[in-house]
Amino acid sequence: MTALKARGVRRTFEADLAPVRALRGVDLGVAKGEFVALMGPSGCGKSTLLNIFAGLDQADEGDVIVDDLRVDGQDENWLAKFRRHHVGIVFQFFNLLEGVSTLDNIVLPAILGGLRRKAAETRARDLLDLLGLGDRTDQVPAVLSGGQRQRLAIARALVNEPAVLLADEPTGALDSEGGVEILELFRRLHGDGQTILMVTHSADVAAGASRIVQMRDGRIVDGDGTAPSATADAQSRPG
Ligand SMILES: Nc1ncnc2c1ncn2[C@@H]1O[C@H](COP(=O)(O)OP(=O)(O)OP(=O)(O)O)[C@@H](O)[C@H]1O
Repeated sequence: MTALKARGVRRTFEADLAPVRALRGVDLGVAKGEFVALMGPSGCGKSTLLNIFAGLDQADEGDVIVDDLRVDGQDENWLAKFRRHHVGIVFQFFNLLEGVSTLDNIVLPAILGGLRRKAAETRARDLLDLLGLGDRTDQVPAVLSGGQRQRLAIARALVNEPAVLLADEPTGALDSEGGVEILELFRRLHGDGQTILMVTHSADVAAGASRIVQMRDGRIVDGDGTAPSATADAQSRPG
């Protein structure tokens, strides 16, 4: 089964001097349960591709399928619902809610995802325990270390049980010890069946994935595992 599929995906950004062709026909498939590292030189289009899979940006051309849903060509309402239920997104700089407790950083997206407060709190506490933050529930993110902040961001991304975890340089802002910790966590999640697509510049971090895909100049140049047609059974309703 295919968790992620891109076929002929193109994305051009308007810029002052000349348009930037960030994606020039990307074909990529990621099977359910895979842990894929996406590598390539700065500016080759890795984040753009991840953002398109996340429903944060839209392809100009091509098919984008996530969790058997057709993501390309959808409107913002659809995409907001899609992001809440089908993907978990982790960024280099965490993007946490700084003014609320670690617990509420997870409870709030769980409530947005449809859980009642009590069930959301139970789920949040379970996740914080699983990720080694069980004794930090009442603290605000500011007092946590970088590695702990990233683990909190991962807990938040997982709270609505997304089909795919999408991570853009999740170890990029951490020291090497923090990076190893996050990679170990991803390997554990992968062992439990979580599908993961992770952008990284670090060969050491990428080596922990089950497959490495290389991009260059807006195209996949190595490691493409384009899976056979997920398009055929793709539906168009999230939720
Ligand atoms: N919103 C935008 N507006 C204009 N240009 C953009 C935008 N987003 C990305 N680009 C350009 O598209 C190209 C691909 O960017 P992208 O961030 O996807 O690359 P990347 O491989 O993730 O790079 P890095 O490893 O440095 O993060 C770059 O030339 C970038 O400047």
